[in-house]
Amino acid sequence: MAYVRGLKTSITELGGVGPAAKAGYAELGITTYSDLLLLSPRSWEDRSEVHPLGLVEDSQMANTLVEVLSHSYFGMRTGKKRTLKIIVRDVSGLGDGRLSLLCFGRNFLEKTIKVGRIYYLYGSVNRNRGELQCSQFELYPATEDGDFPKQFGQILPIYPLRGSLSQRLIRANIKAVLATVDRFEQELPTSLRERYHLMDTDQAIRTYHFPPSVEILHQARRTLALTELFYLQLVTRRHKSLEQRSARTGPSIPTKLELKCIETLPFSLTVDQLASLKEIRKDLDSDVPMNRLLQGDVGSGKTLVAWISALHVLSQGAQVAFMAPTELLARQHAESGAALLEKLGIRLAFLTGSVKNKERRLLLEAIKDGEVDIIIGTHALFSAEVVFRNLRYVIIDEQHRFGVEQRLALLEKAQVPDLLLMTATPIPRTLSLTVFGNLNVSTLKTMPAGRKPVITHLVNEQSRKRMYQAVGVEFQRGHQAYFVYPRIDDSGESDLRDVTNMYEFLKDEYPAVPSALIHSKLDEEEKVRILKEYQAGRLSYLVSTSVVEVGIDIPNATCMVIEHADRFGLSALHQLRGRVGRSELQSYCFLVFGNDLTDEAKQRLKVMKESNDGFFIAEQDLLIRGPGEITGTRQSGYLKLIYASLTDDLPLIEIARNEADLLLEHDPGLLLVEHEPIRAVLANAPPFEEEHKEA
Ligand SMILES: Nc1ncnc2c1ncn2[C@@H]1O[C@H](COP(=O)(O)OP(=O)(O)OP(=O)(O)O)[C@@H](O)[C@H]1O
Repeated sequence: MAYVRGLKTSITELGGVGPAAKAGYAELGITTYSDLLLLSPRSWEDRSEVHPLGLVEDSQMANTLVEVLSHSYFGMRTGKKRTLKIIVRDVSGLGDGRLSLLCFGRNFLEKTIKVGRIYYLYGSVNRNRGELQCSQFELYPATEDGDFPKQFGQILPIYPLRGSLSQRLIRANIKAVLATVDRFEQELPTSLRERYHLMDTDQAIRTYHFPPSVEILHQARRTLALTELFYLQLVTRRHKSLEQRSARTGPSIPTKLELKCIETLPFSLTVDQLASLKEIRKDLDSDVPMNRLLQGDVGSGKTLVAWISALHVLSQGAQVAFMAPTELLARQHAESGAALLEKLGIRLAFLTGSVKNKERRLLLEAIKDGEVDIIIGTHALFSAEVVFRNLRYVIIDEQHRFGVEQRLALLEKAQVPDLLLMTATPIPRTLSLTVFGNLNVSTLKTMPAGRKPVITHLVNEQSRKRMYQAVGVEFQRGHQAYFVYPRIDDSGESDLRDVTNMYEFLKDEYPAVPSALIHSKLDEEEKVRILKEYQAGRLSYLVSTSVVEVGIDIPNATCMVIEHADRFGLSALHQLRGRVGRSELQSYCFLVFGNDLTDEAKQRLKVMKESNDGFFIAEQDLLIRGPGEITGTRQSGYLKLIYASLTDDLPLIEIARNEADLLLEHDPGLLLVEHEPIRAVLANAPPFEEEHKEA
């Protein structure tokens, strides 16, 4: 008996796996037998049954028995370029359709494919001017006893390939691995299997790779997907249920500092800001470390919530670390934090890579001696040289931009840190149920009072002039704008507009209107200087790449112009648009696009025009692009779903969640005898490890 994930033998033990194949497998992340078993086919080729040609529709795969009728040549008459055409006839017994096999570059087949013989044919068929044709095909001679050749009569898995790997080798290797195991351990409780008509683990893993029928393949995938989701839920819910039981109950009261800070604000907090603060406060007061996600649309006031919440622990003499994904943002946070908190006597420090030498040394000493209350910075906060005196609370802005490992490095600096993750990319429901299953979530849905939804215009070349005029009117009103382009300069490869040229162009369009150019190649100090000028209102517009995408908060900016908007993803567009509409002023977003739009780009622009709701946009993004891109999980390795799909499997996710809840309700510690197999899976080869082991 073995666990699917428990086979640690190296793949180099398998026949045919030399250095080249090993390298190919390594690119797929495969080094052990288990890794190989967990390689999911991209698709399957159904060669299980022979179909008559008459039933094969245009652009479908044909899997049929044919007799070769004749050879001929077509194409240019002069030169050697003529191409062999083999005419075949269906002999599957159910029709006599004819088909032309076009042998591009394979004229040698004239010798091997004999007229009058019977072959099994597998290939993709097209209809061209009434003639059925096939140019990509495989032919195998029918055996005399009428048996299928070995490539037929089955459903074949098609794996992703890298380097020298071939389908043949991968299939053989997986078969060999399966043959080393008599039986795989059962991973799902019997009751659950029976309730949802699932297979046992052994059968599921074997038939998933080599299914005898499409129905069985479907059942195997469902079984493995539910297993995967069930364990993911179990691991994440388990934390939660243990936490909940020991969490302190009763209201938590805001401290004097918090109240004082709220009093100084020139506006009132939104209902959601107040509710989130209450939730965070309660977590901070409990004995269990906080693990909370604060999600809210762009400009909904998350940062302010984070600052006020920091005051809750400061009054207990602890330190707070506030991390941002870029130096620019860290600096902006440091400034907004200082403006809000220094007057309350809070000591803030700003630490990034660009703080050097003596200044850095002094700062590090102050942090170590507890002379600083809140430290704001980028990933420089993780480095080993930073020693905190009493780090109690960690706030991470735009958490998905940090890798899991980086996050853990910081968490290690505090013994039991409270953690608040902020995200402006709202997490769709499927993701919040899975990836973030162990996080408590606070959501800011209400926008600060008086905010008007940004009006979005789609702009083509004909309406460009009018757009410039509209932005000009905003300048006259004393408002500011961003012009965003996808490229820094014109390197001659394409006809995309770029910031460098457009900066010059816009100077002519708006003579005497002060502006600046900003992009990632400028050094950090220069960027900061420009942003300060803009913030102070001395510049009317910035010509920028998407460096302004996240977090920049300039309430007086009312126009966002995005050129080649079709090139940006939905969440990037939403983030960029979120840089305006941050005050009571009416704001505008202009999405400029060219002529050749793909269907997907059209769909994205339509979503942007019709909606200002980040939650809706994130859902749409998930549908259009798939989940990894959105959460950054593809890069961070946070979530590796093999069988389940976050776009299609919501019903399975819900089953898994309910089942895991039910189980943990009865038996939070998984101590009952009947849950022993689950404990064993978790101990021996967990599909999802506890989060702290994940890095
Ligand atoms: N309740 C409120 N009423 C009015 N203005 C507010 C309120 N809360 C925050 N603001 C202001 O709105 C702007 C956006 O707030 P904040 O930067 O906290 O939002 P955010 O959610 O972090 O934004 P983003 O995700 O886009 O960076 C700031 O200028 C802030 O001072």
